[in-house]
Amino acid sequence: MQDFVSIEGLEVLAVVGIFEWEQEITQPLVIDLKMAWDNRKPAKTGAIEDALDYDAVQKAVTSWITAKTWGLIEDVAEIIATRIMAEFNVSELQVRVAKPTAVKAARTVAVTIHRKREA
Ligand SMILES: Nc1nc2c(c(=O)[nH]1)N=C([C@H](O)[C@@H](O)CO)CN2
Repeated sequence: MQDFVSIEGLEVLAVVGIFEWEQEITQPLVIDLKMAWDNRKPAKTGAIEDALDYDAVQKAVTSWITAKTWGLIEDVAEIIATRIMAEFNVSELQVRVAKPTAVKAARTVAVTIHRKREA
């Protein structure tokens, strides 16, 4: 079984949506990340440099999302996956982006993607 570092329920206020009115407001997005990482080395050394620093990841994700406006949440998920893989040296991850206020009759709506670096 593989090791992971996870972030669950990261809430970020974003300008997001395909309708004009949605570009005038902020709405919450809730992000779940499951990132493959070998946790044996940081467990042995105790060094944050050997760990996938979830605090650094959550800060980066929040800054990427708030830096621009978005249409589909699929685009948000794809950018998060691409940038985490590139900037945090993660080889494989799952990203879920939920938009809980989008559909009144539903508790939440979401997209989930899984990306793996080509060998
Ligand atoms: N698969 C998706 N469907 C829809 C999205 C989306 O981002 N991905 N967005 C909308 C609207 O912006 C909606 O959230 C407004 O209520 C509709 N469908």
